[in-house]
Amino acid sequence: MSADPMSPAAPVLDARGVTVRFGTLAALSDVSLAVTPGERLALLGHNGAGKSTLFKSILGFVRPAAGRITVAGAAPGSDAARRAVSYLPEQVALPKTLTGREILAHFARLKGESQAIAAPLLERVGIARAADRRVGTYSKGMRQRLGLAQALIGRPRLLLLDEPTSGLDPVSRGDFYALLADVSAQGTAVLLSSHSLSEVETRTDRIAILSSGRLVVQGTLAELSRAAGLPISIRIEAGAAGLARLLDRLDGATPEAGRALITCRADEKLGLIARLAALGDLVADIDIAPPGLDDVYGHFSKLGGKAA
Ligand SMILES: Nc1ncnc2c1ncn2[C@@H]1O[C@H](COP(=O)(O)OP(=O)(O)OP(=O)(O)O)[C@@H](O)[C@H]1O
Repeated sequence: MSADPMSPAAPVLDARGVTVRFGTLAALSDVSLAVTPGERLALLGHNGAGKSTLFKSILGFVRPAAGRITVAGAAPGSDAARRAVSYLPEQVALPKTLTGREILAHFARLKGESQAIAAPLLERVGIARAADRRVGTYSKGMRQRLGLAQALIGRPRLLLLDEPTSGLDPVSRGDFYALLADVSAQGTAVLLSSHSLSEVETRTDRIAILSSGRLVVQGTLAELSRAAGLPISIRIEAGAAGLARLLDRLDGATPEAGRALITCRADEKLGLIARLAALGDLVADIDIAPPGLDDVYGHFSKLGGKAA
């Protein structure tokens, strides 16, 4: 029996076995993923992996050849699904001659909301001081904030963000994700596509990797790291006795930029740390680096390429 779509734990977005074809090309093949209320899922994949096609299917612009998608329990494109979902495209096209306040008031009207929501929304996205300036004078970051404010009108249950931070500077990116954390904390489910792996690493709850239309893997970074079985790197600074003596006593270690480098599996880490502690003064300091998302992404996109 399927879950009650109005229950808080039920996924807001539920895609099962979705296949989309353009002629002979399978842009998506048997893709299944779900996003629950308050969850942020990052969709990663090379150019042409199928990210936009998945968004278009969720919005009801493209009809899958196989599989099923529901948005808040409703079919994509239906009135109920449209009310539940908001989409922020990569390039936000906003009329340049209108002010931020006028644009939000216009979209509020279209969505049947009070125009008075413009002021608090502009405040929320941090551009209240530019509310009465023409959008043509906004920076890219300000336009993106206004785009997000527009997407937040009507308190969507699902927010689809296509490359929301492309072209933003690091500070604006940080601000954008802080805002997103706030939005998801209030229960909105977020699906965002990105090419910037390091950026989503700590700012989303789960990661899904698409490669050539297939969903290669999904999970938390820790789950993905474990599944990839990539090694942990430990870099060791030698004590007063020197690096040569340390390397002598440490099987499997190699010199790297004045330190000893040793790699191990996650389940070997504690044993290795105990071995290092037993070396006493030979060790001055250690630095433990788990695999990052870049390593994990590289690993799984290679796998996807082979599977495709
Ligand atoms: N309307 C269409 N007609 C034919 N092929 C299409 C159409 N839309 C997308 N495709 C193809 O489907 C595949 C997936 O494209 P999609 O735009 O979903 O990728 P993407 O992951 O969003 O890429 P990017 O990161 O470059 O935006 C590509 O091979 C693309 O050429």
